[in-house]
Amino acid sequence: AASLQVQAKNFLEEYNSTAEVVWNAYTEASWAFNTDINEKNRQNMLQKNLDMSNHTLTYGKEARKYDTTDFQDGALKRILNKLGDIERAGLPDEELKEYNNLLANMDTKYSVAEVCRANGTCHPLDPDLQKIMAESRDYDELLFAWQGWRNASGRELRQDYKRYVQLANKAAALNGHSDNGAFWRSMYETHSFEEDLEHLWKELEPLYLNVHAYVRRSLYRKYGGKHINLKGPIPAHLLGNMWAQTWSGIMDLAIPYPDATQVDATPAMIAKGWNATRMFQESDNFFTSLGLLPMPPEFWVKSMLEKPNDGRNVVCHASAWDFYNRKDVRIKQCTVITMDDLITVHHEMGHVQYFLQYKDQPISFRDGANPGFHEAIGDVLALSVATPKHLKEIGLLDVVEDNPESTINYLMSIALDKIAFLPFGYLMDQWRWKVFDGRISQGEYNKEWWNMRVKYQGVCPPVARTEQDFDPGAKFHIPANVPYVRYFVSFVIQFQFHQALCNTAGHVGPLHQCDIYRSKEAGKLLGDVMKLGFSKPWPEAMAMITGEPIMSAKPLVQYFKPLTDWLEVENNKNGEVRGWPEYDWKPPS
Ligand SMILES: C[C@H](NC(=O)O)C(=O)O
Ligand SMILES: [Zn+2]
Repeated sequence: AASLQVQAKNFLEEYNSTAEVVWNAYTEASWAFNTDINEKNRQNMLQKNLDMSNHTLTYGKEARKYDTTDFQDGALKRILNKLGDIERAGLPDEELKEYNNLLANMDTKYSVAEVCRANGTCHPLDPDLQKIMAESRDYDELLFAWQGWRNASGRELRQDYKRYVQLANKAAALNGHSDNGAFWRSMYETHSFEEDLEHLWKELEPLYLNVHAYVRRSLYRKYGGKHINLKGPIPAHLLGNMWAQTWSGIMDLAIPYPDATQVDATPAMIAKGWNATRMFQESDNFFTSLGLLPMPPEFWVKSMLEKPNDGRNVVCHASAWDFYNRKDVRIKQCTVITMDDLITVHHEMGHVQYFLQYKDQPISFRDGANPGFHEAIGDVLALSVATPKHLKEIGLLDVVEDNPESTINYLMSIALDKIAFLPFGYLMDQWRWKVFDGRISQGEYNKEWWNMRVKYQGVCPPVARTEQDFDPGAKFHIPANVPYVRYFVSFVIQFQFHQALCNTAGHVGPLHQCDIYRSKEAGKLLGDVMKLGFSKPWPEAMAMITGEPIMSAKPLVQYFKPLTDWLEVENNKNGEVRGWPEYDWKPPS
């Protein structure tokens, strides 16, 4: 077995060095397409994708020949097992080309979609429609943007999506998975994964129901009994976001104590003339204050931190990019000058920090311990950045009061993002897993989508939906083939990480007041976990940070305790029904 191990080691060294070249070529081509959507860039990306699949197929077949049973070297076994799953490279040539074409077409359709008014003015999602959804308080203007976006994006993708499901399932089956959802879940290496998620959701649902009831009351006060049923689901276009996934856009309608401290840094960012680069420099400064790595020079030269104004079509959805050459890392973001986007900046910078921390791992290990880890890093730091104390320290807030009303205002602003998100983060892949395993058939995509939106989120469509619509397709990750349960996992574990890092940083007092800024101890703990990449099963990485090898909702529940206590009293005072017993109510349209 020793000589076989040596042979395998040599094989993996060759794999690693060739993969770096091939993956870098594909990533550059994909970057070119995403930052300038045109036929030449699309063709080049498709070609480089085929080259990458050929490489994956060649080495994957070779990897499958090794019987790793007697191998002592755990890393060797782990990499050879991972190489054995060749994903789409297992498809016959013609179907692989069709699959890649479908994905490129869906990305293009989503990214160029726009909504035009009768007067000919047309609005893209970023920044126009997102701004309307966050700022407009006009029921019909919100409906124009909400319905228009679904006509322009989701509807156009329904046929492509049906075929994509078939090919994704075929590729998964060729790798031994029952369907593509099973392949996606396999990334968590936890056979109890689905029930673990269900338990977490059941533990968190009461928090959500209290926030939902409270926000429904706020919207009732604004839009009246005609559009809001206090015992029904909330019309999906009134929650300050195109997908009703985070609700901080309507903080002004929901703020508990308008006379206490405001926590929105947006006015100060604008008043001080912050631009996108300044926002990213602020985030870079936070990471280096923890002793973590600064962005390399390439990052500032090659990133796309603003939407180009030269007429190019780009994929605006923010993303972080690893070019697999251990030095070139970038972010693509159509940044706008808002607090919400300052949080997104930290989210994306967290991905890049992870790339930098694990850059010397074998290429097969240059991944998060699980996908939720990768989504959590930046958000953990943002939990510190968003505190009134920190915002004051960086000059984005001039008054900080430490009194009960200000605490409730602050926790409400965080809850409108973090608690509101939970059912959406949960249902996105509950729907897709059922589409992939056939429990949801093609003829009921949209009906089942809204059944789940009502069941988990307590939101309903403001106008009638049919199977001509394809509302899931109006959310980036569906046409972009990006799994989503990673964000639900992230929103739970980021509070575990926050609590652990705050303890390490020596924080005393309520968790929501913790700011780990400048804590080298916290930075070292987080950095050590990121250096592992995917080299160890995620429970080991989790135990390194929190002492326990499991996901737990306890830190999240503890973080929001002052607010949930307040909401319980407030909602009881208003005689609120928790949930939406009149579940099939709809607003008049
Ligand atoms: C939460 C998720 N974040 C991301 O894509 O980076 C989203 O935006 O829907
Ligand atoms: Zn992310």
